Amino acid sequence: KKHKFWETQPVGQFKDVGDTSLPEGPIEPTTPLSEVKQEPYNLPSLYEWTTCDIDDEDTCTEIYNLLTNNYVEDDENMFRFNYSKEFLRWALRPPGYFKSWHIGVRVKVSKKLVAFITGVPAKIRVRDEVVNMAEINFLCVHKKLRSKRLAPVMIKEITRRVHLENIWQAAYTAGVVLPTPISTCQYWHRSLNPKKLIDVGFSRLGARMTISRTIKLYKLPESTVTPGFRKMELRDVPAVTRLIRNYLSQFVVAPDFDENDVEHWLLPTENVVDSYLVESPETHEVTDFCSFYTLPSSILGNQNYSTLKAAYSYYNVSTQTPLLQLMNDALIVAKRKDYDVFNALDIMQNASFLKELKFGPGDGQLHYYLYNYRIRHTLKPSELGLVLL
Ligand SMILES: COc1cccc(CC(=N)NC(=O)c2cccnc2OC2CCNCC2)c1
Repeated sequence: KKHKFWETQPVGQFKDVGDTSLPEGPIEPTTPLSEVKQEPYNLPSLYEWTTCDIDDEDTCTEIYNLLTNNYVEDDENMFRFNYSKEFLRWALRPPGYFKSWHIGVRVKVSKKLVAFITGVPAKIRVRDEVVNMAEINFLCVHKKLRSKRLAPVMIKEITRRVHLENIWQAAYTAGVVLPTPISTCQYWHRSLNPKKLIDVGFSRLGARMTISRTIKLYKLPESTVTPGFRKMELRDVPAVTRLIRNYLSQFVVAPDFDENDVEHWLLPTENVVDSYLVESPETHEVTDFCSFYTLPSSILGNQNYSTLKAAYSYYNVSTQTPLLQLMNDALIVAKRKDYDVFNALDIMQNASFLKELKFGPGDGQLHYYLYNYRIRHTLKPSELGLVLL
């Protein structure tokens, strides 16, 4: 039976879609902390739970190696996400994070790390309600342990540990359809290094196109065009917080960032997240913002290249500079920093620039989910203001 596990969980069920009598909001009431299961769920006897200390170099390396060899691949199994160690330390240690939400599974005898799942706390606004949630990510089971039903018990265990911190909702994404997406987004790619992308099979040469014609098609200027366009600095945190809070207020689901969140998530970190802003040369006001995160992919089985250097559109705000021009400057910066491709979802106002900036549609979809929170109607991607890593 499909979704045997998810039909037991407080998530929107397919049978309930369209039933407008069901109220928007939590599906199950919160439980008194005394009633939350105090002890961990049982794993199959060969395995044991471990709480991963991401600050410990060796543990971080074990997590990096597990994900590098066993995490998400594209539909044609040509690429696999290759999150860096510094990216993982950034992604898993936001303000207020819990080490207990960095959960591993080890083989009892060998102590080999064979599975992983994480949560980080986030304040997410759904319409007018700001809800304390866990953002769940990096669910990974070693290729050799698939179909042992480890994922359901890992999901129940992280749910239990999230409940122990008095948090009752969660947000997550997946490339597969589960009960029930709050929104389904398309991903788009903008070639920056078309020759490499064609060589590794990420892109195909267009009909009646030559390589040199394709290189010319995607060519970008050496320097950005917007006056006052510069890297974000620590001193910009208050202004960027005001700018992004105001911008995100237009979406149905979006993070409720405060200055600490902005400092963690949006201040540039080498090889992890890049962020730029436009400071008006006249008024010195911060009027626009753009950012992308760095998520390389391993290239599986290519003689000439082993890694695809990819930038992923993160949060972008335009109030004075046209979004089209702002994002073109982001492409220019990414090309100058030797990225091969710039990826984006059709969420927020991204659809307004994708085609014009020569993004092509990807061959897959990304589904967004909320745990224990019902949304009355499936959201359009343009109503989503949340980017998960
Ligand atoms: C190019 O290498 C890949 C390696 C693994 C999977 C995919 C396809 C894919 N599944 N892409 C996305 O999910 C995606 C495409 C555009 C923007 N963000 C994305 O996913 C983000 C957000 C969810 N967690 C993974 C990273 C591509």
